[in-house]
Amino acid sequence: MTSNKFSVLVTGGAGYIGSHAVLALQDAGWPVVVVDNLVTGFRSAVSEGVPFHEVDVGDGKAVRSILREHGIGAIMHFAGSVVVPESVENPLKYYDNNTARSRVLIEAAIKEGVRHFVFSSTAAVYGEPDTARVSEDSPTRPINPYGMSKLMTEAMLRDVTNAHDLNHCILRYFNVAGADPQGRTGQSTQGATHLIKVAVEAALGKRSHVAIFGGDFETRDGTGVRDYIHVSDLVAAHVLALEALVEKPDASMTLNCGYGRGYSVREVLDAVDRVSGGEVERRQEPRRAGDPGELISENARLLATVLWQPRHQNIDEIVGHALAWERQSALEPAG
Ligand SMILES: NC(=O)c1ccc[n+]([C@@H]2O[C@H](COP(=O)([O-])OP(=O)(O)OC[C@H]3O[C@@H](n4cnc5c(N)ncnc54)[C@H](O)[C@@H]3O)[C@@H](O)[C@H]2O)c1
Ligand SMILES: O=c1ccn([C@@H]2O[C@H](COP(=O)(O)OP(=O)(O)O[C@H]3O[C@H](CO)[C@H](O)[C@H](O)[C@H]3O)[C@@H](O)[C@H]2O)c(=O)[nH]1
Repeated sequence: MTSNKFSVLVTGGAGYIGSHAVLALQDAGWPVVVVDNLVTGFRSAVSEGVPFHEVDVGDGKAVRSILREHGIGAIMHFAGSVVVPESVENPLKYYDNNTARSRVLIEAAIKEGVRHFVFSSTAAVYGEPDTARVSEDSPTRPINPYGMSKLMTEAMLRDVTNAHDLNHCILRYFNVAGADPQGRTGQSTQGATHLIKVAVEAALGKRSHVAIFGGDFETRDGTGVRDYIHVSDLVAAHVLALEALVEKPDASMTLNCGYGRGYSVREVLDAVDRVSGGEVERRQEPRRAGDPGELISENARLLATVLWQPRHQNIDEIVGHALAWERQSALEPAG
């Protein structure tokens, strides 16, 4: 455990995963500063006591002055654009926000002597893998600009780390879901497309039905299988990764974040029905372009490298926390 805790800059800290990371860092005793331009995030997702700067990570001058002002020792970089189909329609937006602006942020970090960098990457860097289970050594062949924009930032970080006094941890998330078990934050994304978010909205009558995209995959029930990771377990991995970077300043790492076990679309919808006590209407639709049948994380490296201990693997618990947040935010609209 690290004793001298410096301030950590969380970019995208007003977003879904970033707001959970802020809480996890605070719970572990790290002082936190947030930078977010609020393009998809919510000011209300960051508690009043946390220094907040409404700044774009692509504004190098502003970011450098924040790094200096707060004596930032590490950056967790969540800020980015996250919608895969949008990246296909507007690739330059993704190469700008996820790649070019990350370059500006990394340069600011180097210039201000930040020593550690944790980066939000994605299983989308693997594209359509040859095997259902993917390890960090599986080939990276993104099939959309979103995945490529993240892979390019990964490459940049590795090169920069070789040339400068900075180490990094690249975390490749599988399917992130759920919400803070204490109800302090959750996913407030507007027009969400992620299965569990869509399904809990339907369970509360905010949508008429859930489309099942594809019923003819080579999976146990023909629907897509994914490795859903509870957002609290994911952000716990970030705190452990930060501590590992501090303890071994010469080491950098790339780690898959998932449980190594998959659920089909139908199994997820069964869980939503069980937990909500209702029956969400399901409509079978054709496959979505670019969806692999099965995508499951090989997570041995995460378990061994940072001694991660998953706590919320139960699909009913993941769905239950997502549903609780959805109910709560129906009462208090996000601002
Ligand atoms: N949600 C997932 O399943 C998933 C999976 C893999 C990877 N990721 C990655 O995790 C990170 C967080 O995703 P999320 O689901 O919390 O999305 P989100 O949209 O809720 O959060 C992104 C946050 O970044 C902010 N932001 C965007 N561009 C910015 C910029 N240029 N400058 C400053 N702030 C900016 C937004 O306002 C928002 O608060 C992203 O980098 C995403 O690619 C998410
Ligand atoms: O309304 C829906 C939404 C999704 N699905 C299905 O549910 C599964 C999960 O789909 P999501 O849209 O929730 O997530 P993806 O697996 O497509 O992608 C997510 O996880 C990826 C990594 O696994 C990347 O991180 C990506 O950024 C992130 O959006 C897929 O089989 C999809 O076809 C449906 O049937 N109906």
